[in-house]
Amino acid sequence: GTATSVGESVNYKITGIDPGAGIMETTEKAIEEYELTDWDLVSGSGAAMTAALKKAYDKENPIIVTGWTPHWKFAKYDLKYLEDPKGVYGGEEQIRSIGRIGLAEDLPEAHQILSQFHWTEEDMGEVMMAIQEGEKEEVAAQNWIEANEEKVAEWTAGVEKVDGDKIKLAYVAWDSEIASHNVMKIVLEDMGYDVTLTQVEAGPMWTAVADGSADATLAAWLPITHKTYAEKFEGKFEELGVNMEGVKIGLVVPTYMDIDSIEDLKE
Ligand SMILES: C[SH](C)CC(=O)O
Repeated sequence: GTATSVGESVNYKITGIDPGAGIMETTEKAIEEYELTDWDLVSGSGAAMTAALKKAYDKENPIIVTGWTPHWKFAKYDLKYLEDPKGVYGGEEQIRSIGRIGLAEDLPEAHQILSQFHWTEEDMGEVMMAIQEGEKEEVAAQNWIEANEEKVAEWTAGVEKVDGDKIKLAYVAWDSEIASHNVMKIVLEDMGYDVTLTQVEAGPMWTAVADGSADATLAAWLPITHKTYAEKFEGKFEELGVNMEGVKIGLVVPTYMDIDSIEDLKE
């Protein structure tokens, strides 16, 4: 019989994540720019994407997912990014912390801690991996904090403890952001804050910071992935700082698939 094309082998489907994620908008753009007619981007969630990846990988079946770095999937599976010759996904970018207007006046100590928050792919990876291997999110975060006191001390340097001030951080259930927000929750609690983490979709996360119903988030992927949100809410949030460099998004496949570029998805 004829060799099945890559498209046929995955029913012309790219396995995506939550619909509001920037990577979903970028992938729709990629489908257009690479003229991947017949292809569909299937939305779901970060957890559903990693479950589908595991199911396919364990059977060495083909699969194409919307992926990002840092993520534990690269430690667990042999994966590769498809080359993106048209540069639709952009190059390296950053994860930044953003706060609502007024945060510096209302919660100056938290404003300073969130502005000083910075860690590496390795740091985040330790927390993500522990959670992936079954550790409770807050326990994985607590263990990392205890093993990295000097790094945490950089975040709280020069900051006085508070006495029960309330602070709400909004985030999306991406494994990377689950890790960062669980760590920051404990750091702020150790500094005397009464912390609420609210897990929402990407759109509502940006909206919450812009309308002040959330005080901050550590999950702004900029300047590329969340560009649409940053433009929509320009002037309604304050950039607090870069909390991680060298991150990226793209289409990711197991290395056992003999395609190397998004171009290869066209018949
Ligand atoms: C999925 S990446 C962590 C961020 C995004 O695509 O919005």
